[in-house]
Amino acid sequence: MKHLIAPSVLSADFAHLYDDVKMINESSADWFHVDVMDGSFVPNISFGFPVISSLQHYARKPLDVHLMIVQPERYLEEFKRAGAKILTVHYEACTHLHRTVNAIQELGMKAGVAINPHTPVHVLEDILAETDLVLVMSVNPGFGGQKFIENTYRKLRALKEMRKATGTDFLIEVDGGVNSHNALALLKAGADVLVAGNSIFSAEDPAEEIAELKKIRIDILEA
Ligand SMILES: O=C(CO)[C@@H](O)[C@H](O)COP(=O)(O)O
Repeated sequence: MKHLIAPSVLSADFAHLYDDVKMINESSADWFHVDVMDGSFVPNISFGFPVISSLQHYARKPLDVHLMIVQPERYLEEFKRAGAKILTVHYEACTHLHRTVNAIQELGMKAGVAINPHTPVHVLEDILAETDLVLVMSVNPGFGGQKFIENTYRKLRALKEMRKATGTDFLIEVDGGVNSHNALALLKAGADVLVAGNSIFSAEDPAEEIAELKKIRIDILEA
């Protein structure tokens, strides 16, 4: 499978959001990555339903919504209405993760489970068969532009092994500090989806940066 690129809207210019949405639409990106933060699960507040609903009207690619909020099960229907196609909740934020994953899928969305840098991948063992995507945080969630945590490579490799051993087919997404320098190694370690915020939006030509990330050839890597 060709890997996917999901620019993180958190790093966009909110005063000119439509321009950045248009840029992503016209680029070789695959998804819009949309970070929702509540100031409780993470020490930052981003945006909520009105912004995501507006995005849904202009984005021509799926909205990959990453919830960094406590008790995300309270808002699943609202995120569905706001346009989420993939809805990812944190392992650390859900008391009944299995129920929440099933509820997301029953609403017709793909369900993702995210883990923080300190959370080992083995805790996901009994949810892997149910989930469509695992998001590995490679920075502590809450802010764009942070330094990539190197231990992430080990986690990606372990997840890829677990997927093979269990015959499951979830996507592996990596999020935080991703750029054109580490993308190749991340894909090699097991990532299927690269989320990138700062490296794309601080580039002189963001669409070109997306193209750089997209054109990496996995088939050559695996040969
Ligand atoms: O979820 C988050 C941050 O909590 C990420 O999606 C960041 O927005 C990624 O930004 P960069 O690290 O690529 O700047």
